Amino acid sequence: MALDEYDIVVIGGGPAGENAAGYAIADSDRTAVIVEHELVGGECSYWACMPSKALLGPGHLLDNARNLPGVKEIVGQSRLDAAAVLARRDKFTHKHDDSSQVKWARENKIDVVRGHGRIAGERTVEVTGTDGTRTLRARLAVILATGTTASVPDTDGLRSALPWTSRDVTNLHEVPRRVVVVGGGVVAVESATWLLQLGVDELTMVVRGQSLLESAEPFAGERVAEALRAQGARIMFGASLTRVERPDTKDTGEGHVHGGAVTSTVDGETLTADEIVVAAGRRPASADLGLDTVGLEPGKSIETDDQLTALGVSGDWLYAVGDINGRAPLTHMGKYQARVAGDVIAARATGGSVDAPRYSATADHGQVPQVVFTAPEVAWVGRTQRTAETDGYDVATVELDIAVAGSSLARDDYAGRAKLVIDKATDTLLGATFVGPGVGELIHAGTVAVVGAVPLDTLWHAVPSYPTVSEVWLRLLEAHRTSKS
Ligand SMILES: Cc1cc2nc3c(=O)[nH]c(=O)nc-3n(C[C@H](O)[C@H](O)[C@H](O)COP(=O)(O)OP(=O)(O)OC[C@H]3O[C@@H](n4cnc5c(N)ncnc54)[C@H](O)[C@@H]3O)c2cc1C
Ligand SMILES: NC(=O)c1ccc[n+]([C@@H]2O[C@H](COP(=O)([O-])OP(=O)(O)OC[C@H]3O[C@@H](n4cnc5c(N)ncnc54)[C@H](O)[C@@H]3O)[C@@H](O)[C@H]2O)c1
Repeated sequence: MALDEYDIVVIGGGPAGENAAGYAIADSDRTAVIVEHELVGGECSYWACMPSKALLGPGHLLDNARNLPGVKEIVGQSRLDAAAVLARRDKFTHKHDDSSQVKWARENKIDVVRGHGRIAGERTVEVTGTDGTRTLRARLAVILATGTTASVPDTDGLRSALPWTSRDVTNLHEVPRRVVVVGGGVVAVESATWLLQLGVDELTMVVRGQSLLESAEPFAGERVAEALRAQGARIMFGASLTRVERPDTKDTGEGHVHGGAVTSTVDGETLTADEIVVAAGRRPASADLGLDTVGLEPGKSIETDDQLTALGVSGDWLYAVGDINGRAPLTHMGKYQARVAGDVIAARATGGSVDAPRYSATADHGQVPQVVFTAPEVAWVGRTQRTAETDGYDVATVELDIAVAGSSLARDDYAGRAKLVIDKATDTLLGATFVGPGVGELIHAGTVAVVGAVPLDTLWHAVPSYPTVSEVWLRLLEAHRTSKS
């Protein structure tokens, strides 16, 4: 019979919850359970990172091939085989069958309980499943890892038109001919990219702000906008969606077109499309989590300290990892926090000290890397010039086009740009941004330099191999030397 008492109870079986459970019981006889109300693997595996990157990969390869003599003659103007791309995406999402992830959990001595979890007071979790309600007690810790859900603005007619959210656009089963995308953030630009690659004829982006990817360096959003336009997108900046109408709405299921044509009123103009995709940010999955039973506010992100312990709750028993804490809503950062939280719980369980670097999620502060898999890709780590200046740093910057032997060999039309943000006081990197084909693979060097606070004089001796795109690092350091002399 299943235990009702565990050392660790995790609510939410996404990447953060899985890793926190694994680290908290590693090399011990501690017990852990994951409570999951949908699929073990979470948003990332079935409706976010995995399907989106599976959809984008073939388009990137075709884009490279179209610009490489010797290959481009073979490829010509052929388009992607959309059915094959969708079939490969389904392989990555296992058609929403989580048995391999459940197997992983059980092999790692983590129990899985299906149902909706809610805190019911200190160290207590109530699970409502198909077979009733069950109470779990946590001897050591409860870890909240419930993530976020897509936020759909309360615009007149929008919700009743059953717009596509990130869940539909990552799990599309048919390619609509005309699409309106609402938003200018990461989900909006990535999904616009694969929709165009898969053959959408008319795509209009309705962007509230004045640029795409507002949290990146401005040139990143500019280059992505330029590329999307070159693929046929229309981008409306400073635009507001005020009304949506869809007389023939049908709940045809996830990833299918939800009925007849949809008309959107944007600044007085009417746009007609076959589907509308809302990519307007996320809200924390904490509204129905029993937070009020421990004095926290439902519906909000759960604030934590750097040990991932929830603030405002007495005793070291409640932790929050991943998107739910709002610290750095990315899979790799959620997994990092999970490793830290798991190590902290393990150390506290054995009376050990948590006064060492591994017990503190310091990278969440100004050292976060992110890759946006558009064409061109955008990759950055740490602070942009704007956030560094807002944080009070006196900065120097260097910025240049990526034009090295490696980039010209990569493809004939290679176009990219790079920027470093440097703390003048210490001559170390605060941030680095790259835009260009494949630059996602360049960013880890920047992450190491930022996290290690490597002085640029030392970085000079980190010699990039010839002929790689990484040689742009040398060009950036040369430009910095010149600007200093
Ligand atoms: C379209 C898209 C693409 C993305 N691409 C990337 C990318 O390329 N790289 C990247 O780093 N990040 C990406 N992200 C962000 C990434 O998906 C999240 O950062 C990541 O999923 C967060 O992991 P998590 O474990 O915190 O939460 P989730 O993955 O959201 O998992 C939370 C889990 O908790 C469960 N749950 C929630 N409430 C309860 C409850 N009360 N009881 C039981 N179970 C519950 C949910 O069912 C879910 O399984 C993308 C996001 C989107 C929307
Ligand atoms: N490659 C990656 O790492 C990747 C890919 C996709 C998503 N993600 C992460 O997932 C999260 C969600 O991404 P997202 O793009 O949904 O959010 P986001 O916060 O990046 O962008 C939201 C966009 O919606 C707009 N918006 C917000 N409210 C609006 C409203 N009421 N009306 C019109 N526009 C509105 C914002 O101005 C912004 O342009 C982010 O944390 C993102 O980093 C990461």
